[in-house]
Amino acid sequence: MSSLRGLLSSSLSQSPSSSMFLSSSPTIEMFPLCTYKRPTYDHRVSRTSLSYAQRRLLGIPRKHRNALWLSFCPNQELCRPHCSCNLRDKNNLARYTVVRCKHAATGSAGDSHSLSADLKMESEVRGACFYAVTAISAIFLFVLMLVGHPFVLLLDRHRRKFHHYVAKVWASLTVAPFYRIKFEGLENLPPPDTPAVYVSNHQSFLDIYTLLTLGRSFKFISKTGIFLFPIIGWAMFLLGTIPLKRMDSRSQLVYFRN
Ligand SMILES: CCCCCCCCCCCCCCCC(=O)OC[C@@H](O)COP(=O)(O)O
Repeated sequence: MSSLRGLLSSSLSQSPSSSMFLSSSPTIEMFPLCTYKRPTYDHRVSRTSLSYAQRRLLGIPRKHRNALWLSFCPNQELCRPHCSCNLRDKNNLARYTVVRCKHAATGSAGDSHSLSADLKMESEVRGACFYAVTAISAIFLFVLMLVGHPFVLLLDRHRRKFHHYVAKVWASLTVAPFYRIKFEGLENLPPPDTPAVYVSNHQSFLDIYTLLTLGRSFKFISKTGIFLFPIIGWAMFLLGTIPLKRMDSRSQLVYFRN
């Protein structure tokens, strides 16, 4: 899995299903938060020319499988760990992307075939390890959450800082062996107690880990299906995540009231 660089910048959320965090106060500020994990190729690639391994390497989420094309700006210094590229989707929206990718020096237009077999294997192994680490750590930490839950309900029913701390540990443990998160613009965040709405572009599920490492006691808004995931869904319930039935306008009203 490629590295990820978290951006706290003025980019706009592109996806209607972005993760959002809502405060109950009438004075609300909004903070767009973008996370990307896009490695780099210095040539234009069409969707049809991308192998499975390349799509995994590029970190293209399922929802962008209909993207017409991806344009990666030529970068003269591919060996540098930081590269930039633009991602355009079918609506022709350009997205500024910054990545830190150890594969940056390996990609070229000519060797995509030999590259793809190696990368497929590597990305499969890395993916399996990632899920193993995140699942095993979640099991142990969920038990901790469960034990602490009565105290959380008694002492800190709304913010649930203890649960958020456990979730932060979980996210940090999961992420640490696989990629480094670099935050930019943290100084633009309001103080932790200031009511705010955080808007993430939700380019992939990795933004959840990134957001949790912020250490803020926010509430995710999530589609209800995710609550059915074992351990993670239960932990979301303990965290006080707000469920949203996306096609149900009444459910949307309920979460705005909350
Ligand atoms: C015990 C370890 C601690 C575990 C803490 C887990 C915290 C997990 C927080 C999960 C927050 C989930 C937010 C999901 C937001 C959401 O709802 O995204 C929908 C997208 O996917 C798009 O779905 P789709 O359009 O159906 O592909």
